[in-house]
Amino acid sequence: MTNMRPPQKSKLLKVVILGDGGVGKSALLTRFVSNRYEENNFHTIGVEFMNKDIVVDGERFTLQIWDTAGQERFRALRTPFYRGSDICLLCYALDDRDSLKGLTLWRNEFLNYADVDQDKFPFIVVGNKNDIPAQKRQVNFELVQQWCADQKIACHIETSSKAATNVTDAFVLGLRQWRHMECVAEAELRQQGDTIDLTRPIRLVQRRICCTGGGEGQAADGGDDAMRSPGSKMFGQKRNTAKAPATNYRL
Ligand SMILES: Nc1nc2c(ncn2[C@@H]2O[C@H](COP(=O)(O)OP(=O)(O)OP(=O)(O)O)[C@@H](O)[C@H]2O)c(=O)[nH]1
Repeated sequence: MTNMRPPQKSKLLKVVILGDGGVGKSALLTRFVSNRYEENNFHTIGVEFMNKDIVVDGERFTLQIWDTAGQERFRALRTPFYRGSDICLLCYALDDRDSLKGLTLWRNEFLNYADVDQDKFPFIVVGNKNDIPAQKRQVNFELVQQWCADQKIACHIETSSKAATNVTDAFVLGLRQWRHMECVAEAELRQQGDTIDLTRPIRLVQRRICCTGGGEGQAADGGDDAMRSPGSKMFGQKRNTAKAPATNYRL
């Protein structure tokens, strides 16, 4: 006999990384999971995923992170994997103006295939390659802030997979935003006097079958749409200096 508490269960969440080809999605994932960086990556074909365990605010999570192909020709290969996602990282590169323009399309593609409520889903906007020299920068931080505000996206962060800047923070931001939305949803349910009917598991089981690769993440945390809620509160914080790693969110 022992008085030790059983170890806390880890919550499984599915994270999808989207963005134009070459913005550094694979580099971001490799840096986060293995703390490695490769200068010459091959284009991703379809999707790849890796798991990463992380403790945030005392809570254990296993992130199942899906790296998708940014090239248009792989569209049909990647879209079936959006369902069942808990968090979505929308990536652009700071030296590629067009990759920022592409974010609207990426967001729409995700919303179409993931079948989630746009105001109740944690999107994180990630500007990668912030190690580049100032003269190569094509995307202004404030411009992205405005785009995020227009889309009601609360979180924006600049990262560098090469220099290992803010990479873990981007995922932590996603987790915190997910948690925030869960809390708001729970509060809303309590206010409405809703109760969870434990005699009706059938709908959840049906959803799990629909999910491709990673539906468990939703099942494990009771990821019913009804459990999500608007996260429209903006965390507007401007960068202090031009050089500082940027985020609009205090970690
Ligand atoms: N300077 C800089 N270059 C980066 C960074 N991250 C990635 N790169 C470069 O960008 C190239 C493309 O990165 P990938 O991670 O393959 O891009 P991707 O978005 O996964 O591309 P697809 O697989 O085609 O969708 C890499 O080969 C690196 O040379 C970064 O943080 N800084």
